[in-house]
Amino acid sequence: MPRRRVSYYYDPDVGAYSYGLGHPMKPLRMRITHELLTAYDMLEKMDVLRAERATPEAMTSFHTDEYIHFLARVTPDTAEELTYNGTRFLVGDDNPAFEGVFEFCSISAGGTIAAAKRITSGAADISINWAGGLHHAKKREASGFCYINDIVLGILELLRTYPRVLYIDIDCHHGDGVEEAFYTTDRVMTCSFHKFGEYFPGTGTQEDRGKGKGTGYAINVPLKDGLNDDSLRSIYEPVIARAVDVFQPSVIVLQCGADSLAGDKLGCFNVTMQGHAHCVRFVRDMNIPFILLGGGGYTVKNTSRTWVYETACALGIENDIDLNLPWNEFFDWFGPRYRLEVAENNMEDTNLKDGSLDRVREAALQQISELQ
Ligand SMILES: CN1CC(C(=O)N[C@@H](CCCCCC(O)(O)c2ccon2)c2nc(-c3ccccc3F)c[nH]2)C1
Ligand SMILES: [Ca+2]
Ligand SMILES: [Zn+2]
Repeated sequence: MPRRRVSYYYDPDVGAYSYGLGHPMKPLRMRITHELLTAYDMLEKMDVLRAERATPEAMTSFHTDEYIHFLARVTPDTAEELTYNGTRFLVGDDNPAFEGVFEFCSISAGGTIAAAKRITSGAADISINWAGGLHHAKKREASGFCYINDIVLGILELLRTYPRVLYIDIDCHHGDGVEEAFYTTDRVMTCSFHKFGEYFPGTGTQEDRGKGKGTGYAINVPLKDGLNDDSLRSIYEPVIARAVDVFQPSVIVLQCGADSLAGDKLGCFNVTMQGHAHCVRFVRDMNIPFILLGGGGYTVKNTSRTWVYETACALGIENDIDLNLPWNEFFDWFGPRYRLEVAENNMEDTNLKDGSLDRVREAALQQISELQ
C-alpha cells in the first residue's frame, strides 16, 4: 500500500463553540476526534496545520455581501431584529445565532480553503478538514445547521487550478447547497447519496440532473431507510467508478457526513464504520488527489470513531491500528466496549424491497454514460 502525503487541518478553538442547549450539532466532536487521533499517535504521520480563518472577503466569492455582513455582526441578542423576526438569513430553530457563530464558520471555511490550496500546490495527496463539509449553506442564507458553505469555497479554489472537480457526498442528507452552486456548469460533477422521502431538505430526486451546460452533471442517488453496508457498496462503487471513468476528475472532494452511520440520532441508515470507511478507501485507491471533509454526525462517539478510522484509511494504516481504543481525555464516552467500531443494528434494509436499489443504480449509471 503506497503511503500518501496527508495534511490535516485542525483549530484547537473549534470544540468550544456550541449551537445551544438541545441542538443536535456538537462542534465538540471535532475536538474528540483530534484527541483520539493524538492518542493513536496518528498526528506524527501527517502534516498537522492550523489554517488562517476565512475572511469575510473570501466568503463573498460565493455568499452575498449582505449575508456575510449580517453573519459577521449577528449575536444572540441582536438576532431577532437583524433577521427580521427569523424571516431572513437564519430561518427556524435549525440555525441559531449562537455565540461566536461567525468565528466558527471562519474556522470551518478557512480549513477547507487551506485544504484546497494544499492540494493545488502539490504539497499533499490528501487534505483533511473534519470541521468542514457544511453542505446545506446557501448563497444568501443559512440552512440545516450550515451557515457558510466551505465546500463551495473550497471547490472554487480548486477550479482556479483544475479543469474538473468531482464532489461526492455520503452524508445521510442531500448535499443541496453544493449541487445548487454548480448546477449549471460541467466543470463540477456533484454526486450525493442520501435518504429521500419525508426527510430534510426534501430535494435530491433523480429527476434533478443539472441545467444548461450542467445538464447530467448533478447525480442524485435517493435511498430509503435501513441502507446497510452491502447495499451502499453495491451502488457506491459502480456509480463512482463510472463517474471517474467518464468525467476524469483532476481532484475529488468527499463529504463524509457520519449521520449515515447505524444508530445516528438524526440518521436513518444502518451503515457500519467499516461500510462508511469503504467509501473513503474506494476514492483513495483511485490515486487521484482528494479532500476529506466532515458534515453531519449526531451520535458523537460514533462520528469521532469513524473520522479517526477514515483518517487511518487516508494514511493507509487502517489494518495496523489497534481496535481497542487508547486512553484519551474522552475515554468514558466510548464505553462499555471501548472499541473502534460502529456495529449495525437489526433495521430492515427497505432498499432491497421491490428492486428499487437496482432501478436507482441503473438510472444513475445511464445518466453518467450519456455524458460520453
Ligand atoms: C422546518 N422544518 C424543520 C426543519 C428540519 O427538519 N430540519 C432538520 C435539519 C437537518 C440538518 C442536517 C444537517 C447535515 O447533517 O446534513 C449537515 C450538517 C453539516 O453538514 N451536514 C432537522 N432539524 C433538527 C433539529 C433542530 C433543532 C433541534 C433539534 C432537532 F432535532 C433535526 N432535523 C425543516
Ligand atoms: Ca448526501
Ligand atoms: Zn446530514
